[in-house]
Amino acid sequence: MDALKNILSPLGMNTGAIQDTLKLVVIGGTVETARRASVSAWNGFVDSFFLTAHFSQEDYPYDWLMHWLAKQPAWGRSREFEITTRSVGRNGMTQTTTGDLEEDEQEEEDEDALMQGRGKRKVAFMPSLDTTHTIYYRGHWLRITRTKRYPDYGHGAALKISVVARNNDILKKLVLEAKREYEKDAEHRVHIFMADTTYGCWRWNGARQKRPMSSIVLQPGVKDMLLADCKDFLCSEEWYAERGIPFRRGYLLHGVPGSGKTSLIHSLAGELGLDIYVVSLSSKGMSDNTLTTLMGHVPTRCILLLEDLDAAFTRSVSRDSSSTGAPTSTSTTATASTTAETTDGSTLSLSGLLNSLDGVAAAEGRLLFATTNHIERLDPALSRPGRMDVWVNFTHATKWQAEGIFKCFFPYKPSTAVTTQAAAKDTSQKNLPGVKRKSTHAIPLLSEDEITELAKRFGAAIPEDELSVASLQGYLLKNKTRPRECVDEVDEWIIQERETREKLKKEKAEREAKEKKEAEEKEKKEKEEKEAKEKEEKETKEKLERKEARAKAKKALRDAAAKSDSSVTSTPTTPTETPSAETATTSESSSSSSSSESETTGADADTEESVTSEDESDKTEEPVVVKEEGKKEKWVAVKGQVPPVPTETAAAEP
Ligand SMILES: Nc1ncnc2c1ncn2[C@@H]1O[C@H](COP(=O)(O)OP(=O)(O)OP(=O)(O)O)[C@@H](O)[C@H]1O
Repeated sequence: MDALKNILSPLGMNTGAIQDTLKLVVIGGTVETARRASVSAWNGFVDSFFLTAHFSQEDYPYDWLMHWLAKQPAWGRSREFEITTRSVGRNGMTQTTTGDLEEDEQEEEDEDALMQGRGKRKVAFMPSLDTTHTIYYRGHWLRITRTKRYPDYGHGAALKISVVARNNDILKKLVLEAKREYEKDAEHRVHIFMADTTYGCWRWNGARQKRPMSSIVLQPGVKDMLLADCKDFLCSEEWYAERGIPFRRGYLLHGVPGSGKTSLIHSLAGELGLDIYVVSLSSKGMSDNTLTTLMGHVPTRCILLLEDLDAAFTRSVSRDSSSTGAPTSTSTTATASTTAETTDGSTLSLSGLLNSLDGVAAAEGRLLFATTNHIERLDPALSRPGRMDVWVNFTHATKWQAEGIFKCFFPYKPSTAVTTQAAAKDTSQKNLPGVKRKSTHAIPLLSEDEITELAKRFGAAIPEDELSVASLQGYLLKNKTRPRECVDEVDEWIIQERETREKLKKEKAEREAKEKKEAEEKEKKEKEEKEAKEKEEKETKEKLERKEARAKAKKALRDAAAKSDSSVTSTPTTPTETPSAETATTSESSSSSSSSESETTGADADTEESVTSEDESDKTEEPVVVKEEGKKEKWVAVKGQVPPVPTETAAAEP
């Protein structure tokens, strides 16, 4: 220190202040070094003693754990969080954490919000990304970090859970517990996955509330038959394996639009506890390879849904542009090898579809459901047993269905005895959640007898197999608070429906006729334009040919003239004789040439074009003609009809 003082004193500096600064630097450096050392020691300790598990958002365990974590108080008490109203899991619900905003104070506001058309949004607190939380679980401290997986793309999250333990039992227990809780909560929902043709993978599309089977009104026995068949299939894996039959089952639901095909599949998925994987064969970029990849990644127990099968075939596997997709007399193999490339780059062949459904790479244990409005358009190879084992036809509403749907629609006051009986009978609803339903409409609660009576009247008024169930549902929805008036006014509505249908039909016919006419006119115009173009081309061609012929004739004449000229020069004639003879010959040939020209070309010969070309040909052929000065002069004299000067010159030359 004294040495430092000695150094600084001659400079006249305050040694006290410098000393203090140095002390601070030394202390700060020591603290920072210590901090870094401790962090790296901690990381080393974590790496050597902690067990770490990683969970990616693309996979189910991530959802199970997020769902489990959402219920942990420590997770909810996070000091750094984001507030979200988005659904964060495949269970389709915003996961409520223990630190969420209480909804109670909003109860009254919610009513208003609903009246104004705003949906009720739940607000959740989510621990923010890249922060670590410590949670105590079964005698262990878990260190949990949520990170972004693809920060550059702004999506995809991952979870990292570390724990000090001798083996990974604790992590297994945690995952299993999270799975159990998740499945318990997701029991009332059906998960939907959509095919992503760009990446050839499945994307979770949301979870829908299960639809009770009782809400689907079909002809007696249809629902039960389907449900029993599906259940039987799902528990017959060994039976199939013993007989060497591929463990797959296909259902073809065909019929008119709005008859409940999709609704039934949704309902069955809920009843069987399966997820739905939807493929739209006509989607952009769909190809044989993509479809095979997708089919290979379908889980063993699920419903695979191919919607509007006929539409896909009309577009992608059509044999020609005007094809309806209906099977033709051509053999299946011939058809199957056909591949059509559509404008949006979709290349899908029938053989590609068949292979993906039951080829070696196809998944087993799935229930395949296909829907179509035009069964007659399907290729027999696609709908044969083995691919489509069960066919169900959906028709327009019958009187029985109309009665059933009316009963489904309007609530009634059940007698106690009947309630118990009905509850025992309707097993399809036993798994439904006890949803807290708030009555926002003034729906009159009629007695069961009255509703039955009204339903009978409603059913009797509905014409058999004329209106779709969807249209009946639309009418009932419009009158959901007026069951009595709904029945009273049904006849009027049917008349209106028929009128509307007639009007639409007429409009459609008119539109089609107009389109047809326009197409015909367009075709005619195109034909005329094509003919005119062809005529023009023909004329141009002829003109060119004539021109060529003319040029040839001229050349021939000149050649002949040159020949005769050379023969003339080789003969011992006097110079005065030669030019005059030559002049005579050339003049003769020139005049004969021009006369023949005017004969052949007629009016064309006088056109500027022909003149120009004549000049050009003259120019180009000039060197051939005039090999000697004397001859050139002779030629010019003939061509320009210039009298005797050149001849004289030529004569004077020798
Ligand atoms: N049989 C039915 N029972 C109950 N509701 C039905 C029935 N048929 C249709 N609906 C109702 O009509 C609407 C349309 O039904 P859905 O989409 O299932 O028909 P779809 O046959 O699949 O029609 P599309 O062939 O046009 O796809 C749904 O809201 C559904 O509730």
